[in-house]
Amino acid sequence: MSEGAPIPGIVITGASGRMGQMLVKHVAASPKARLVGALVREGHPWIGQDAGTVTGGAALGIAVTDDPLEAFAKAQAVIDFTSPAASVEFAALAAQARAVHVIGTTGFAPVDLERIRAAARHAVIVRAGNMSLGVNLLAQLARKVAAALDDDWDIEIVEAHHRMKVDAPSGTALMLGTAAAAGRGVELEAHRARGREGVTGPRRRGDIGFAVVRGGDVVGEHDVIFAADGERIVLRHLATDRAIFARGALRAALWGQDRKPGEYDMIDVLGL
Ligand SMILES: NC(=O)C1=CN([C@@H]2O[C@H](COP(=O)(O)OP(=O)(O)OC[C@H]3O[C@@H](n4cnc5c(N)ncnc54)[C@H](O)[C@@H]3O)[C@@H](O)[C@H]2O)C=CC1
Ligand SMILES: O=C(O)C1=N[C@H](C(=O)O)C[C@H](O)C1
Repeated sequence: MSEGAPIPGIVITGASGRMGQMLVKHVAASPKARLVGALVREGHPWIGQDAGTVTGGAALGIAVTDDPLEAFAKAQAVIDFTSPAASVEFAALAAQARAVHVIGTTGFAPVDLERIRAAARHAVIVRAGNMSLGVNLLAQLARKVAAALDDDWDIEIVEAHHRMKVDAPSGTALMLGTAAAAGRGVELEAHRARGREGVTGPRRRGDIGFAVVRGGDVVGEHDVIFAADGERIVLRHLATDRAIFARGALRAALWGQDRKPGEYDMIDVLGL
């Protein structure tokens, strides 16, 4: 954002969710942004109540709404951690409102990603499976390590999340797999090993494997393992506080203000 520019108004979608509540507090506390809307699902009991008090803080003078059109009309940015179906719908609406759309949602099908790409022809979209500085740095490291090693080094990605997470592997795991594949100069989809069970036979050379753990309140843990004969490299990120994602998302919303329409990611935002 250029100096002297007006402070952007931000709408948080999915305001009642784990990330939504964190984002309402984070944006309301920031001197660099104004919270102008908090959106929940149709029929949610929070509709009409103050966004600050329902998320456990002081009143903010913003009534929670279930009307995205009304909310987005006031916004310069929409920060969205919801579900794939909701985010696809919001991408079109945010583009109509010419608001920067920051998408943290994960679990998209290829057809969803095409619709998001179409919306990005008209507005700025920043989408990343993980908005934290640490994970984006890890992705760059994974790419570099993969580029330095040959297929004698098997790549495996192990992720762990809380028991409520609905998609697997995590968006972050896929991001790390994509980065490692890029380092090797291959497409992830051609080399992706999707979970193993039963008599699977030996590991296919060059595959990138994924393993998933779900339980308790784990915020998010990711290992990128490079395993060869006689040695192993393990690159690890441990998230212990969802504030890291909220911080990254707000940074993306501010960064997006001066950009040309297009789809960007956190590597662009962070300049990594
Ligand atoms: N990119 C990143 O850095 C991160 C991404 N995530 C992703 O963000 C998403 C949300 O995660 P959580 O907050 O843990 O989930 P959650 O289930 O706690 O929250 C999602 C919220 O979205 C709301 N929602 C769904 N459809 C809606 C609609 N049409 N209109 C308004 N609200 C709607 C739900 O009611 C719920 O309150 C997941 O896909 C998760 O993987 C989570 C953390 C970090
Ligand atoms: O659902 C979550 O909680 C998280 N989702 C993102 C993912 O799918 O990678 C990011 C983070 O790990 C938390």
